[in-house]
Amino acid sequence: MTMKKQPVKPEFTLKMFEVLGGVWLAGCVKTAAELNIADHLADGSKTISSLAKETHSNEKALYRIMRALSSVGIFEESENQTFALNDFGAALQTDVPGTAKNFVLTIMNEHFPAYGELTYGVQTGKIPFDHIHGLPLWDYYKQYPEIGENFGKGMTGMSGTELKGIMENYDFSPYKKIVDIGGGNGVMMYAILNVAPGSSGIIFDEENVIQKTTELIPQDLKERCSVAIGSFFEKVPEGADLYTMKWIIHDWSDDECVQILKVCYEAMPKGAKLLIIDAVIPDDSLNQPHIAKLLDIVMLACLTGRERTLSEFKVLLEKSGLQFNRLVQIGTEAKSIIECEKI
Ligand SMILES: C[S@@+](CC[C@H](N)C(=O)[O-])C[C@H]1O[C@@H](n2cnc3c(N)ncnc32)[C@H](O)[C@@H]1O
Repeated sequence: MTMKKQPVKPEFTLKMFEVLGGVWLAGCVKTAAELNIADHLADGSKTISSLAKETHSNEKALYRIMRALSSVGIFEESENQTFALNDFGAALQTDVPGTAKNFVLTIMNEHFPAYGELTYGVQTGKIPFDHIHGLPLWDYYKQYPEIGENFGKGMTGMSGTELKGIMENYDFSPYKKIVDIGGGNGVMMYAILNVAPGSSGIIFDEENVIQKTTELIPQDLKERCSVAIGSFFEKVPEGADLYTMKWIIHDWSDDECVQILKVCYEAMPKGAKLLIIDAVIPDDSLNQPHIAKLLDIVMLACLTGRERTLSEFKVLLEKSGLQFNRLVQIGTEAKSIIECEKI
């Protein structure tokens, strides 16, 4: 069969270059993160030769990486191949609140090969990450604790982009007992307890994660914040008046989500609320860019999950017996709060 062809317009061939540029730049960002370039620049601008010496790198090769990054505003180049830290580059510093460094390393290390195998996922309906690594993501993090710990730090860093919006747009103060399901290293719970001094909280996650979380609870919150270990497919702490789940539901298939939500339903007293904090794809966004449509590719490559529209979330709630109350916007495309209730 001969297929009809449409003429190619060169400007669109060039536009493909821009798309691929995302991959090349992401490679440069990974190198900058691995070489701790932002930390090296934190105490002042440096020539490429000093930077190369400090990072044990080849000066000419490092210059090309730094020039590419500065061309899009990550770091700033001045005369004599000198580089300075700017706000964009500062997001790659090590161990500072809100850093993107650990998330960059997650996406560019263990996740990255899965993006090259999306066709495998599309044609088999299976998960590229599992195919490449031989085990599912959450088991992988248990098997390689250091990589798992970096993932946890990555989540904590990315949380910095949304916690202010969550705290400003949702009133946590009426709740006495709050459980954060899949709460990771606990950064959202600490933010909640800081704005709701009358509340106590439990961070619930799997054992490998909670071991680290236990060390991270701030001294001034220790009396009001505890941890609990378990799987949300089996049981979650009972009797709280508020349950939260940030970046949990999008990790799982519809059937798995219904199972998790039913477990929550069982643990919730009547009148208790559950907040699903996830990206919501707008129903009317045909052909429009939205961060959730890209995050969805992370789910396709690495997990059974997917990003959803509000109507799709409502189907999950209905199947689990929970009532949808309202959608709360928090000022970023990457997350909204879906408030639901056990009636
Ligand atoms: C994408 S991370 C989100 C972490 C945190 N809520 C946040 O927003 O930064 C998903 C979390 O779910 C946890 N998790 C995965 N499977 C779980 C299970 N079966 N039971 C409890 N937690 C689980 C992971 O350990 C991880 O901390």
